[in-house]
Amino acid sequence: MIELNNVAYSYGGGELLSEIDLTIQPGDFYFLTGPSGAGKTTFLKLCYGDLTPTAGEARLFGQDVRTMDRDAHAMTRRRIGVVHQDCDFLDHLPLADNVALPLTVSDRNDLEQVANLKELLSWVGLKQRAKALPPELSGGERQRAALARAVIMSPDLVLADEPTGNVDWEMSQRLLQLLIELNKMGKTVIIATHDMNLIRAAKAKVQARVLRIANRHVQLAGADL
Ligand SMILES: Nc1ncnc2c1ncn2[C@@H]1O[C@H](COP(=O)(O)OP(=O)(O)OP(=O)(O)O)[C@@H](O)[C@H]1O
Repeated sequence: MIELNNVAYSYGGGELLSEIDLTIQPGDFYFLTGPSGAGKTTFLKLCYGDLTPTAGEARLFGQDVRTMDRDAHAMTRRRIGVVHQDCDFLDHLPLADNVALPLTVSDRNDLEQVANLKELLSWVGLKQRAKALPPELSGGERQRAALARAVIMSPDLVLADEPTGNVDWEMSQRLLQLLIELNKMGKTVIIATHDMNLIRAAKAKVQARVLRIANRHVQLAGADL
């Protein structure tokens, strides 16, 4: 699903990430951790083809990111749902329309998809908030809406960048449960987080592996978390 072979990334200064060798298989559940500024968001961007490695090879769904044309990029991106760290929404659009934006953009606003939208809003517990505008939402509601928007196109891979930032423990458990349910439905999940308690809680429920970024390298952490 994702293959990184000796990948490095630099924004122009020295290398931020170096010598990454990693294969993510369908159905895997990973956490990605490391200090602030270590490169977690950058790593996720390499995983969804938003960034091209400055050295080495990244293959997404079998295709080399360097040689993908625009159509291949678009097809690949459709298979990946991203929950961005800042949960940006269009403030003038109701929550349901914000969640449905990926459908609107890809011209898939048919009846079946509208039914899926309702189901999805119930799944994240936001059915009653469908008409609310983004500025009226709580932090937890925003995070759940961002997750719903990321999965509305039914992606194979879900990448979540600090999906439980700015929410209390109870809400972070609820979000975690949604991500675990997605994984049980067969989706591959990668979650970037600082929250070691969240990782411990997940490990009791799902077979999760932990990647740690340290000194520019991405390494699989041991079981001693
Ligand atoms: N577009 C960019 N241009 C230049 N430098 C960047 C760019 N994006 C990120 N960086 C730098 O790369 C480093 C890693 O950033 P990144 O956001 O990947 O880290 P992170 O581990 O996700 O951090 P955090 O936990 O604080 O979100 C930081 O020093 C950041 O300032």
